[in-house]
Amino acid sequence: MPLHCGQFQLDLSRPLVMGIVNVTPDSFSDGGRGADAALNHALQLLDEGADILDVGGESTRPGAASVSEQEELDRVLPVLEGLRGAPVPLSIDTSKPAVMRAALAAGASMVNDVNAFQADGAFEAVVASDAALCMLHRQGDAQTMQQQPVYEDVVAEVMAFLHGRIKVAKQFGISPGRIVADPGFGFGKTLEHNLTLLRELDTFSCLGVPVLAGLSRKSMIGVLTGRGVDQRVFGSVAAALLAVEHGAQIVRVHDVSGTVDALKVWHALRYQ
Ligand SMILES: Nc1nc2ncc(COP(=O)(O)OP(=O)(O)O)nc2c(=O)[nH]1
Repeated sequence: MPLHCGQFQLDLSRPLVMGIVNVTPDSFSDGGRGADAALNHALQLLDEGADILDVGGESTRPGAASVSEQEELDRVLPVLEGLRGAPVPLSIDTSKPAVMRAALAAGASMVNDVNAFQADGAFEAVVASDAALCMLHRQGDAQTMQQQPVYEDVVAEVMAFLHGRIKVAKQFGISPGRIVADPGFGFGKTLEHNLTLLRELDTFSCLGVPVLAGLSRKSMIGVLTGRGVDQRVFGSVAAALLAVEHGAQIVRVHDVSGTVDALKVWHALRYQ
């Protein structure tokens, strides 16, 4: 079943690459860009083969300072306007309903919410659109999530949360064909939790919606490789490949070109 994403029907017969476009001064990786630089970066990711562009104006990394609605709008809207008419869907990475609405009006056709549309008015902000929704599991919030993540059974608990959010989305009349689920690597998880989720990612297919995995340049890659955040391309490409091998249909990455190449090899091996 394709992913309905505004005027786009995304073919999921091959894994899709979501390119990260951070318009933030403080993202854990590749932040520090203003709108012009972010727009140029987005165009570069398009050239590298991104299937979706995910524009974010607020860092979601552990301990990140929150950003006002207006500040977030001031960051993302110029980039979305500059990308209007792009040949791929534009996604807005936000948890604020007002930013969702404004981004959809500015041409976004996907809303990526690390808070899984739990804010008051979040589902209402997207229901009337035909945008896709990505719902992520997070334990705690940016300030608390990495202090001491604890689960009885991380897969079962993440699965139950996502199942519950999908159920609520459907109650709002949002069709499953618009929904993407994301276990939230690094969002209130230890390294062991992340590895368990990656090993058992296939089980999330029971949710009946595409799975998105965001592992790119995250601290788990740093711990496993001993590399600093700007030296994690190879580890991140390996992680994206493993996520796809374990059932992810979309991978959210900083390094589009390397990921696209790796997935071309994977796809040929699997299907040619
Ligand atoms: N669906 C989804 N969205 C996400 N948004 C932000 C980040 C954090 O990564 P990044 O955007 O590079 O960092 P920052 O939030 O500091 O800008 N990770 C995910 C993720 O894993 N899945």
